[in-house]
Amino acid sequence: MAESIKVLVPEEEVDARIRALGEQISKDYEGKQIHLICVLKGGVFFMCELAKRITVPVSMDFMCVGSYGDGTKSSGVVRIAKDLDESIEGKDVLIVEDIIDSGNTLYYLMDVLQRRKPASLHLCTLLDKPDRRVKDVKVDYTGFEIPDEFVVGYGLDYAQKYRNLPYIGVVEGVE
Ligand SMILES: O=P(O)(O)OC[C@H]1O[C@H](OP(=O)(O)OP(=O)(O)O)[C@H](O)[C@@H]1O
Ligand code: HPA
Ligand SMILES: [Mg+2]
Repeated sequence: MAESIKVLVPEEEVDARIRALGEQISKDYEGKQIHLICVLKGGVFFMCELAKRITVPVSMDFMCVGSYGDGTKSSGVVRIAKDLDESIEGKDVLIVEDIIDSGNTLYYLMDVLQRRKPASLHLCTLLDKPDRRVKDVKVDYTGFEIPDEFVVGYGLDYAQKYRNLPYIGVVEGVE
């Protein structure tokens, strides 16, 4: 079967949900500055859209981690390809991720970042796929809970393709 994409969450729904998350986060962090940490590469589209909807002051940093390579299964080994530029000590940190799937990436990352003594550390994910979880991760803000299917778009890739789709889709015709 040839590779094709089926729409799971249309563009308008993704955009509306991100606006709502931005409002909620702005309320929760009233009077504070949020230090957003984008988990590259997948988190970048969500981070940009979410940041535009947050009304309290924000600063941003970027970390690049990966464990999937070109496949649809986590290797289980999380590799830091680029670390943060700045210290997070004493900052109110909000991690911005595209998806929590097995939980391997965020379980590892939360542990690494917690050791750097932030004032607070919370997690915001666009997508949560709870059926595939092998590591327990506490998620503070979720865009959508999705079924156990390999999704692409809005930053998510299959073999580095499809990140630029403005909606969430399911890849069909792959192992
Ligand atoms: O919960 P998990 O099973 O760990 O999966 C989630 C992680 O996997 C993907 O990253 P990937 O390794 O594909 O890197 P990428 O963002 O550069 O595509 C995704 O962007 C998350 O960071
Ligand atoms: O469903 C997914 N799609 C793309 N990348 C991913 N990384 C973890 N799960 C996924
Ligand atoms: Mg990927």
